[in-house]
Amino acid sequence: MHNGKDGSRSIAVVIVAAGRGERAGYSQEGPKQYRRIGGRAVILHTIERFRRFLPDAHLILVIHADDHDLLDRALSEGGLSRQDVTVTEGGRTRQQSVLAGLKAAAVHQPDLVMIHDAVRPFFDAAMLSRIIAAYDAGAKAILPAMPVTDTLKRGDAQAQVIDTVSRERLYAAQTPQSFAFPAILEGHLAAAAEGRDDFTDDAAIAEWAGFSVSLVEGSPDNVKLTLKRDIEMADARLMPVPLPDVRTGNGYDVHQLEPGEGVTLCGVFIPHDQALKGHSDADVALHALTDALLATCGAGDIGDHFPPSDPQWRGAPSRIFLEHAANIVRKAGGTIMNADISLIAEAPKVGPHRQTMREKLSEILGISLERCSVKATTNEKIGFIGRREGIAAIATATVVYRGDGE
Ligand SMILES: Nc1ccn([C@@H]2O[C@H](COP(=O)(O)OP(=O)(O)OP(=O)(O)O)[C@@H](O)[C@H]2O)c(=O)n1
Ligand SMILES: C[C@](O)(CO)[C@H](O)COP(=O)(O)O
Repeated sequence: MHNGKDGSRSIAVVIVAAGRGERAGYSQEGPKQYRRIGGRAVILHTIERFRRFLPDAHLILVIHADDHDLLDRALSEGGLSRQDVTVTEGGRTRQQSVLAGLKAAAVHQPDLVMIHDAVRPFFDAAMLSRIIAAYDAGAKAILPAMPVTDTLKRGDAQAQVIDTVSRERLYAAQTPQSFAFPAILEGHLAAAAEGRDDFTDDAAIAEWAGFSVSLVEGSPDNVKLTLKRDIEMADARLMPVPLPDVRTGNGYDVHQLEPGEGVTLCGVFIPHDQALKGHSDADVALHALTDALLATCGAGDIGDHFPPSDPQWRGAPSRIFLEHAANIVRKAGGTIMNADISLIAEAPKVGPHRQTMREKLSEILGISLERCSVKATTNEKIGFIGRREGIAAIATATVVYRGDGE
């Protein structure tokens, strides 16, 4: 960002903040420039942005005579004090307040002055760069503005449409409107000397004084907080987005192998010369995943819900354990995002059955196929798995819980 460090220009920023904010309505926090958005006063956001984007610029704050305490509080909340800014009092109209600010800025004899509404806290560095570039290219009066995008109508006093106004080459004026300092000071003084105090922006004074005013692209975010609703929307915009409540659970299970006719893994029966020993159908994979799901809401483990001592689970298909755990998760406000199982077995080969296993998980859990993963590895003939004495499974489940699911 150009800010005069290179000696090519010096910049002063006049921030007008002396209005009463009548259209925004009464608030205990004071006029709208002192209302809090995202936990800080509007004016503090504006000051902080200028300090960040133009660290060498002089900041002149134009405030109402009644607002000194409000300003001091806002500054101190940002770790600032009057040492960091110049403060002067404004007038009855915005135009008068700007003139007061320009007079205060005269001490610094800046080359370029930016005149900004305190209640436009969302301007960006790119827009300031465009303004400075226009000044460097020789413009003496620079107006950031956005092309009008709505269709425009002219109405009469009875709220009846008279006609449609072409929006071609119509722009909505923003701030900071920026000027060669001596020129705009002279323009303002001349307007005041003629008793004019009806200019709603400074570009209008420049036009009146006969300077050509250059348009630069404004920023769609650089809105003026005018109504109560604008302030509420600005506050909502700055509120931190709550972090999603993502939880991960893991589970592990192992079952012994014995001579038999086949094993059930992930709900799929695979013919084999061994069978898994267990109280239920001994599906290690679904047992591990049941534990992983229960872990995401601190609901204990499979043994708490289906004690091996209970004869009703003898030979039971393990999908009922998994369905039960999934229901517990959903009742607690969870949405199952992903289920991942690793099988550790020397035999049988899992590869040919992986897709069917994934489809089974997808059906039992009621989630899409790509959220279900099954992997397998041997134990390289090492240990009890390597000796084909048992099969183990490790599972991971990811669940997102609603904030109110506590
Ligand atoms: N006498 C005034 C009037 C306005 N302003 C400032 O000019 C900016 C834009 O003005 P506007 O949105 O019209 O603010 P208010 O005059 O405060 O609002 P209202 O017209 O609703 O009372 C604001 O930062 C406001 O504080 C000012 O410094 N002195
Ligand atoms: C200067 C200004 O922000 C340009 O859009 C605007 O004119 C000032 O506010 P007001 O509501 O018109 O007083």
